[in-house]
Amino acid sequence: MHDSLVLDRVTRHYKQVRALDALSMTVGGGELFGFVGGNGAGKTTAMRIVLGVLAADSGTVYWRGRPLDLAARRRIGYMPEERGLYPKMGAREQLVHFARLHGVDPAGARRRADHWLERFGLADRARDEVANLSLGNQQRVQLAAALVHDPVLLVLDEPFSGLDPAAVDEMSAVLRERAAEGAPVLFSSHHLELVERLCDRIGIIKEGALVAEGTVEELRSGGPRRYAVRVEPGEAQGNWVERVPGARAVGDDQGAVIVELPGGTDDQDLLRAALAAGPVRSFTPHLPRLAELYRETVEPVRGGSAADTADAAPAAERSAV
Ligand SMILES: Nc1ncnc2c1ncn2[C@@H]1O[C@H](COP(=O)(O)OP(=O)(O)OP(=O)(O)O)[C@@H](O)[C@H]1O
Repeated sequence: MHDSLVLDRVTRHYKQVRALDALSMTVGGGELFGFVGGNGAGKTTAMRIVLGVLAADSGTVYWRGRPLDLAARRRIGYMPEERGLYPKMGAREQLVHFARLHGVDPAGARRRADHWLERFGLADRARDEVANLSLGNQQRVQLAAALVHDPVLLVLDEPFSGLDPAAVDEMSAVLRERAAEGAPVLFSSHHLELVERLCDRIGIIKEGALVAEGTVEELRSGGPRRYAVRVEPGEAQGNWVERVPGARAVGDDQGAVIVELPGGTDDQDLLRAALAAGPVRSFTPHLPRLAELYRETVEPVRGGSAADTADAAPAAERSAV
């Protein structure tokens, strides 16, 4: 793909800790790529290496088929996890500064700063010091700073953390637009519901390597066959499943038991067992949500806590993890 960002077997250690373990992934031009993984999985390290603020021990990052060099890196729009605004500088002055840093001429820098302030509804806050803005508005300025030099590639470390629903929608729309214009957009997030809704493709990283990658549909339909079966009333939910050789109850969903079937098993056997247990209210194929896939793929999370896995909550209810 012409405008792809490619990480090819990128490895990075911090002393004894292997943060990236021959990580390979591709973000195509025009693609919104959601990078998910538990705390400490290696997302920030990978993004910093793309940006060139951190060196890889081995492996290469390619952009448009060539190793990413300094000139190309200046055309990346980056939102660092630790954020990077000057708290005492006015919002507009700051944006002009970042545009200039990336080589935009003074008039162009002012024009673009005004464009993004307008776009994010911050025109009347242009002179406010960033420290005096709300968290959501600071984040808008942060995104504007990543966009102000018209980047051809976006790398955003948890751009949605701490945003209210309106800001999430606004941020999503801007990322979609950039992708529609042809830029690869790579962003990390713990908001799985949002990632599932927004992304063209998703990569799940664990212990420094991708453990799953694909479109939402590919990931959801790639696992073993599952059915959601509601039998009622009658037996204790799910006990009847044991009568089908190899079948496993793996969860429940609004009163239905989720049953996983092994390769050779006929789904009619499952239906017959359900009918024998009581009236069957529903019997439908079940595709796991990203949150389920994530739990099955990633857990237990290395060095993480229970909070890492509460990701399925609506984005609006989650702040920075
Ligand atoms: N500066 C550093 N010094 C030592 N170890 C580090 C440093 N930065 C990261 N690590 C370690 O490298 C691993 C990967 O960390 P990284 O920050 O890339 O993960 P992450 O996926 O971005 O996590 P999070 O979701 O918490 O932001 C972790 O084990 C982390 O503790």
